[in-house]
Parts: sequence; structure tokens; C-alpha cells
Amino acid sequence: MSIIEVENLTKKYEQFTAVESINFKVKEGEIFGLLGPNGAGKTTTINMLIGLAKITKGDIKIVGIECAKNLSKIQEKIGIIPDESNLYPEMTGVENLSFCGALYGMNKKEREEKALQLLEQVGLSHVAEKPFKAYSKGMKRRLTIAAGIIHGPEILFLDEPTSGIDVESARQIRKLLTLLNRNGTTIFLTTHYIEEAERLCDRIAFIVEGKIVKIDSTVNLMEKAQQEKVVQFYVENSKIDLQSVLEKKFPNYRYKLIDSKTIRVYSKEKIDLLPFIELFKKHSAVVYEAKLVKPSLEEVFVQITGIETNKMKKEGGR
Ligand SMILES: Nc1ncnc2c1ncn2[C@@H]1O[C@H](COP(=O)(O)OP(=O)(O)OP(=O)(O)O)[C@@H](O)[C@H]1O
Repeated sequence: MSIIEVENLTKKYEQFTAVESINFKVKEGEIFGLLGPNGAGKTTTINMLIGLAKITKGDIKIVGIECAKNLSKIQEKIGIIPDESNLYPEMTGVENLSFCGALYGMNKKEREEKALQLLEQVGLSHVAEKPFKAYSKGMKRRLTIAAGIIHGPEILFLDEPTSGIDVESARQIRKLLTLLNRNGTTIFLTTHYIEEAERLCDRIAFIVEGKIVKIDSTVNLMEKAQQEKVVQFYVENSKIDLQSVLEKKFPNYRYKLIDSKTIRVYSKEKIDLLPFIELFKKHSAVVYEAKLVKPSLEEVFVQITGIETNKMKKEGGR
């Protein structure tokens, strides 16, 4: 069953179209990711879904309810994790969570128990009594997530959940999202980390310049990637432009220059390494490494969008 249905959704900022007639459905119980580079329209889309941005055209249904007119009816069913925290800096972790619980009508005992349980889940028990303002960026994001799920929402919306935070916090957040999802929460997230989408999402929509260019299950997308063989050469002492020399000699392969010494060769067939090594040798270039690379979602993303992934931020390069 579809728990989110989006039809011809469009957002214009005056003459500029930030999101153009996009369509997608999110199935109950899945983790759905909207993946795209900066400025693609991810935040605009999620903001329309959660009622923070006005829709220019189109329809959104969440749990079967038309959102435009009935936002208040879906508020309790959804959890929203903004990229900027909305918690109180002076309050401690436990106080912030307990306060959020009170907003959802939970009684004192219930919300304090839930607060402690959530602090444990997000790995923040040791700072439960410290004020929020003393938390690191990653800790703040984790507490913001805990606050967004205190009422046990059916659907969780997250805008760039691990952007700009430390690797350990990102790992904890991914673990928590996986756990929540296993327990039945549907998750809609935006990200510009390809690895994150690959690791977390059941289905992914690629969004570029306000348009969805592909939607498929991660399994199907990965299968497509794995149809190609990829060999990576690491070459030193080379005075040649690796890509143009290879393209001229072996035009039937596809190439991607990783850096001036590293190049990838792509083919649907097996790749015979010897002719490559001989060609490098002829140009006095020494091959120090030739390895088979396991194709990743990155390859599919580049193929479909034509966007070089160095334009997307990398995980770890936070
Ligand atoms: N309030 C606004 N007024 C005018 N243009 C806007 C406004 N908000 C966003 N835009 C533009 O709409 C486009 C989509 O922005 P959006 O923030 O949705 O992208 P994004 O995919 O979330 O990227 P990022 O990761 O950089 O936030 C961008 O070109 C942006 O400059």
C-alpha cells in the first residue's frame, strides 16, 4: 500500500521552477530516498510534503489524506527531522525530549521513560543531563531525531539526516533509522550522499534540476551497475594523458579518470588486462595496480544523470 502519493508536484519561486511536476509513491514500511546534488530540489520537495512550503501545483496524499486541506489530521502520524535543530539550548537532553513528549499529550511518567529509552537508543545516555547547547553537532542531530520520534510516528521525514556531522554520529543515526524501519516506521529522507542512499534505502528517486530522472529499488539499480565490469589501473611515471591515449587505442571501452594516475575502464564483457599493460609500457608508464572494482550505485547515478560524483559531497568529507 502507498503511504505517500505525490502527483505532478511543482514548486515555483516567482519565475524559477525549483520542482517540476514530479510523481512518486512511497510504500508503507519502506525507506525511500530522494538523492540528488545541491540545488536539485530535495529540501523544497520535503518541505512541501510536511507542509512547510506552499505547493504551486499538484497533489500530495499522506496515509490517504489530501495534505493541502488536512494538514492537522496527519501531524500526529508523521515525525519531522529538520536539518537545523529546533530544540531548546538551555534545556538538558532529557528535558528537551520530555518537553516534546508533553506537546504530544504524553503524561510525565510515560514521557520521562520514553526520553531515557530514546537517549539510550541514540547513544546519548551519558549526556542526558547536559544542556543541549553543550552537545556536538552530531549529538545535536541525534537528539533532534529522538525528539522527532517520541510520539511513535508512522512516517518519518528527514532532510539530509547525516549531512555535516561526524562519522560516528552518522553511523548511529543510520543504525537507528534501520531499527525504526524494522519496527514498522516508513522513512522518507533526502540525501546527497550516494553511499548513504545505497546503504539505507529500499527505493531511490534520483532528482536533478527539479525533475525526477529515475526511480527504482536499490536492488534493481545495483543489478544494473553490476552488469558492467570495472577495472581500475594505478599508473606512475606517466607523461601521457591516460584517458585520451586509451580512448584512441581501445575505443570500445568506456573510461573514467579518477585522478591523473588512476583510471577506470568499463565494459559489458570481460576485460583483458595485457593489452592495457603493454600500451602503458610503450608509453613508459608503470602499472602498480590493476584491480577489479565492485560497481556501486555511484556508477548508475553517473550513467543516468550524467553528473560527475565529485560534484556530490562524499561521505567522510563532512
Ligand atoms: N525561497 C527560495 N526562493 C528562491 N529560490 C529558492 C528558494 N528556496 C530554494 N530555492 C532554489 O530552488 C532550488 C532547489 O533548492 P533546494 O534547497 O530544494 O535544493 P536541494 O536539493 O535541497 O539542495 P541543497 O542540498 O543545496 O539544499 C535551488 O536552485 C534553490 O536556489
